[in-house]
Amino acid sequence: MEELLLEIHGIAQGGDGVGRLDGMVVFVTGALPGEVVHIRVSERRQTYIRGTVLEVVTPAPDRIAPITSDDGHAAWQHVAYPAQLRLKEQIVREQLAKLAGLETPPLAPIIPAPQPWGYRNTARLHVAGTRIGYHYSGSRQVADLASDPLLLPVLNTALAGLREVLPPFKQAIEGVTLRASASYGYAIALLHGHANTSPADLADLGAAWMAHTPNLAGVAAEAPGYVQPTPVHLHDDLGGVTFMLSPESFFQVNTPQAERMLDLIGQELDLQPGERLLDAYSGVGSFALPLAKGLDAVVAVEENPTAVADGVRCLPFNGITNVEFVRGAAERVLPQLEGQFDAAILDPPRRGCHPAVIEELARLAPTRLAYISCHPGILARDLGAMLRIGYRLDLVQPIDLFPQTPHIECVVVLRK
Ligand SMILES: C[S@@+](CC[C@H](N)C(=O)[O-])C[C@H]1O[C@@H](n2cnc3c(N)ncnc32)[C@H](O)[C@@H]1O
Repeated sequence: MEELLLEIHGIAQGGDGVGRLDGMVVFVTGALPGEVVHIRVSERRQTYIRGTVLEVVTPAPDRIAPITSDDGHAAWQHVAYPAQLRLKEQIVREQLAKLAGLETPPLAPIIPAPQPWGYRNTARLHVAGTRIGYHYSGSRQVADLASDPLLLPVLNTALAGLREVLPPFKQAIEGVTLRASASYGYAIALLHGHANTSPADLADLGAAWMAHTPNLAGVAAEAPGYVQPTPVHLHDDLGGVTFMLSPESFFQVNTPQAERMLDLIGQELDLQPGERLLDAYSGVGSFALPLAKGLDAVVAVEENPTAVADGVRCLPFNGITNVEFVRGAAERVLPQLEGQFDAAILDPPRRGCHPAVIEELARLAPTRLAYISCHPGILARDLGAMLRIGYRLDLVQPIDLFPQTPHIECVVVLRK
């Protein structure tokens, strides 16, 4: 394997350090700007090289000692928190300049997380025999993880409980999803069985785990032939609304920061009594439901049937009567929507908005748009399209939802 000594001068979208060798860009996982590193080359292409750090020869002043597994799930744990924030702002600024031609965007300083550790309310862990943890990055091997300091403490209690009861059932599951309620302090779980796991084993493992672990309120399972005897749900609050979530529905992983994001969206959209709001890619309605008060109507468009069912279920017990969920892909549903909207929220998955969704905005005519993005490069692409149909970019607000990782969330506000 080829090895190199390299000076790192930049940071790439995705969190790798960037250096240069004979005019070629070199992306180095685990390296920071200002460092000299000894690397192993893992991939060599015509235009770029990729590598990983073997030794940090000259460390950056922002480098600190990692505290959890090096499997990659906390890929920036070696970066002091203030420097993580600085690097995230830098990535957003560079991506907007490079991909959307925006040299002086209205970029606000990133909103830091109040808890840089112990914030995650959900985790999807893999199980291999008695090993429980995340996959090593770029591999299918499970990194055994006794506890994860990124998670809310109640999830680490649940994880410890699973370790205790798993041995007799170690062939039964390939993974587990853990979810915690930040508001009510309890957890639920979803066991992912193998194709040939007997339903009885899944039921027995769930029962043993719950008997062993305080604050584990329910264990669901999925495997061919398994029928869930009683539905398992998790209550959590956001923006004054109580949600009742199925284990597989999307919900923002950092509840306190989601609350701030929601406040920001509400403030920027400045919704007035009697207006109509469109929430595309709505999930369970994390934004649509808290913002619905006083509006004429809210239309929430979401593809995932479980998320829609969760959203619809919690309308009556929150006394909400003006939100309609429409199930389906946004690119197919939006062309069928009638009437116009005063404001719209777009919170697509990582791949961004389908071009048809942006085209439809011209007809649906919302005067204020909040676009929530978890990928600055894709954000830059979609922004270009929105500027072309007549919107003006008023705010790019990064908000740190994922401390200790290079993931970057931004709320972008556009107006006609
Ligand atoms: C980033 S999540 C945002 C969910 C929600 N806004 C929230 O904050 O909880 C993206 C959501 O888009 C949904 N989704 C993915 N592709 C979609 C599509 N083509 N049309 C509609 N919804 C889609 C996913 O199921 C997921 O719930």
